[in-house]
Amino acid sequence: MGCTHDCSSCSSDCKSKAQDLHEELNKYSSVKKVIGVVSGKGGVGKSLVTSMLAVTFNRLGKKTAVLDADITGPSIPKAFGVHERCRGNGEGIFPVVTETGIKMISVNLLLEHETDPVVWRSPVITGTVKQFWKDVIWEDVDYMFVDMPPGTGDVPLTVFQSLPIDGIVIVASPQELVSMIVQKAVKMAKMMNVPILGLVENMSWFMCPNCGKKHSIFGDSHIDGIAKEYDTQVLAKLPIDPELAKCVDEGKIELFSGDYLDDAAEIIEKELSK
Ligand SMILES: Nc1ncnc2c1ncn2[C@@H]1O[C@H](COP(=O)(O)OP(=O)(O)OP(=O)(O)O)[C@@H](O)[C@H]1O
Repeated sequence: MGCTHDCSSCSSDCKSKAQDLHEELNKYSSVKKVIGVVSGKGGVGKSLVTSMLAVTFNRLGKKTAVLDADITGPSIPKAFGVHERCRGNGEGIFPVVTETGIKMISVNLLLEHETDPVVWRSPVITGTVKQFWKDVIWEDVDYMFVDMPPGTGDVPLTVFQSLPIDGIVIVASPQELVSMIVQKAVKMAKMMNVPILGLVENMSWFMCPNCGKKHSIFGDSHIDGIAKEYDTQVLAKLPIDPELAKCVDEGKIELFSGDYLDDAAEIIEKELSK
């Protein structure tokens, strides 16, 4: 009899034979937890949140790494002020290590000139992301953060299928939260059976240095309602902070003293230890 797609009354074991597309790690690597940082569209602060999460976990004493899967728009090395090139040998590629000990790989650490554009077809881009996972020597990593390309296209799909993602953090701006873009990211994660650790609203508010009041520059926040609707939680509401922008833009994210993601880190750790 042909397949009815109703597995409840079928004795065939084809489900267990479903193809596992996960890529193997390099034999010298050990990565305990992998967290994807995603956004529905570009420019909402996904890379900034990835970098801050890595810095926060590193400060907590965890061995931390960042895999920059945003191949055509890599921003991670710049946020950390890293401009050197990766080296490798016959066994694999060595990640660059930042001043505070965070391991990192990004296409910008492989290009001859970091301003060179990556004008590659999709299969080459997805192949590069897979190589970042399996050909890099990720020795002794507790938490790896993957800065995903924005949207729900080919590369995020490859990351979800090829890397053993333990959970994702969705970053959105207040405008995105009303325009359904973030809901698409949430639904994609659910389709791929990837646990959603929570939502981060970026550029949520601004503290006026003159009057000391908090202003919702982009309108009232809808993140609590959306988190409830999709049965997830709010990890943080980040302000627009010129000091933070300065640290990122000058490559000094590791020197930023703000603790905006400390509570989020605690929640993520708890979620991943369940
Ligand atoms: N909360 C914030 N306060 C001040 N500046 C911010 C904040 N969030 C992001 N920015 C600034 O906005 C710019 C874009 O941020 P970022 O590169 O993290 O976005 P992105 O979502 O990763 O974009 P893309 O996916 O297109 O690479 C950066 O210059 C960053 O410094």
